[in-house]
Amino acid sequence: MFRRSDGMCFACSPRNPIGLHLEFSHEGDICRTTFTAGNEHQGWDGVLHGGLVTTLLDEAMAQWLWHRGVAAMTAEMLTRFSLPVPVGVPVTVEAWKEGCRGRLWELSARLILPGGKVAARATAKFLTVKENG
Ligand SMILES: CCCCCCCCCCCCCC(=O)SCCNC(=O)CCNC(=O)[C@H](O)C(C)(C)COP(=O)(O)OP(=O)(O)OC[C@H]1O[C@@H](n2cnc3c(N)ncnc32)[C@H](O)[C@@H]1OP(=O)(O)O
Repeated sequence: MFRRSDGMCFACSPRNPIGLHLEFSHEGDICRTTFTAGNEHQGWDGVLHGGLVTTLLDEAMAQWLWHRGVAAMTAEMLTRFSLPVPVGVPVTVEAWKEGCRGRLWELSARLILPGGKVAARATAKFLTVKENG
């Protein structure tokens, strides 16, 4: 059920023709990616669709776990959209761990605009479904 071997993740696979093709780096406790939205990612004119803002935040948190050998699914997520995210500008997404109890992981993430303002924040709970190693 949780097989990922076809490598077609909408957020991170380089092979998904309609995917976001995100690449992640890890520095200390932070998982980070950058993304520049195109016109095809809009909701309101010129503004990144909120569902895709949530996707960016969700994926960064999932990748924080994946990088540490944990295959976990998002069980709950709360997103605060503070500012519109314009298309055509590179934004940074960062995720980090808040805590862990057994299979339950709590993480946070934020999306940062050029110039440093935080446009969106999320907190989420993930449940380990299997080890990825
Ligand atoms: C190719 C290379 C790729 C690389 C990378 C990939 C990275 C990955 C990218 C992925 C993409 C990005 C990520 C995505 O988009 S993941 C996709 C979106 N998420 C889903 O589809 C998840 C759907 N849900 C489920 O499948 C199940 O509900 C899961 C698996 C989550 C749990 O079902 P399971 O049957 O396993 O567990 P359980 O229900 O017995 O619960 C167990 C315990 O946990 C407690 N509990 C449950 N929920 C919550 C909660 N919200 N807060 C607090 N507690 C909670 C629960 O009370 C119980 O506690 P207790 O009674 O034992 O005390």
